[in-house]
Amino acid sequence: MEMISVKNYDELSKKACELLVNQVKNSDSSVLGLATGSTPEGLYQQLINEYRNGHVSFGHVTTFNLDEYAGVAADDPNSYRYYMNEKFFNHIDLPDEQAYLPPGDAVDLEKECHDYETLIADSGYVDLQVLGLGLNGHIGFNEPGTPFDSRTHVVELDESTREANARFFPSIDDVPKKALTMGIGTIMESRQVVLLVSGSKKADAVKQLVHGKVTEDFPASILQKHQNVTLITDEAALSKL
Ligand SMILES: O=P(O)(O)OC[C@H]1O[C@](O)(CO)[C@@H](O)[C@@H]1O
Repeated sequence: MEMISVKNYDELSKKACELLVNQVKNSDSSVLGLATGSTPEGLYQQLINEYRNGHVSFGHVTTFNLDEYAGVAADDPNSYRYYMNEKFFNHIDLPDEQAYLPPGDAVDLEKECHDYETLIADSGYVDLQVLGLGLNGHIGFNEPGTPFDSRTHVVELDESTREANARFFPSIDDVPKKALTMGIGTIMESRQVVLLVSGSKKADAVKQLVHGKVTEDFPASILQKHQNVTLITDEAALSKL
């Protein structure tokens, strides 16, 4: 695992932006894996700036998001589709039909999970996957205990994850109990992973990620076995290392 340590969140976002722009510029058909949550917001803003300055185009990019809440429609402000539109897609030249998220409001969620895997495979798999890190080590919505060989599937969210994400909802009761997420096996197939971790709240998780044993009890630990992971952290996230 390559580790890049930067001073603060702003530098973290710029460094991540550099890696994504490199990927997009050096290939005429990149497949990007994208994440939601607070951490990548700065990265998306940096990428929008690069696009506006004419430094990069997303016309030939395909994107696959990691996850989506179950039972939440695309136009619901709490959906991850809405988040992606607002924070990134609406501001760049990525064609709508090249931006995929698992459809959270579909009738047959299991079928959608299966189809999502097929779509990723048909696109040639993910070149660069952006990841955030949950406090309990989750990646995507793969909670502790998820098998390392899991594929895109429907998950029951941990209470701790629902509490961590309640800040985006009117109350904890409004946070969905289920979600669709790429599996850990799916994530591990991406050719490059860029893992972004910021802030002192994540310091214990970073310590476990880097020095802990590889166990399904801490899903992100499997990244120790991936051939091409870049962990970008700010000083606060490294404070317990
Ligand atoms: O970046 P944040 O908001 O700390 O979230 C970390 C992780 O938790 C999730 O938001 C899911 O709870 C992921 O999408 C994200 O990568």
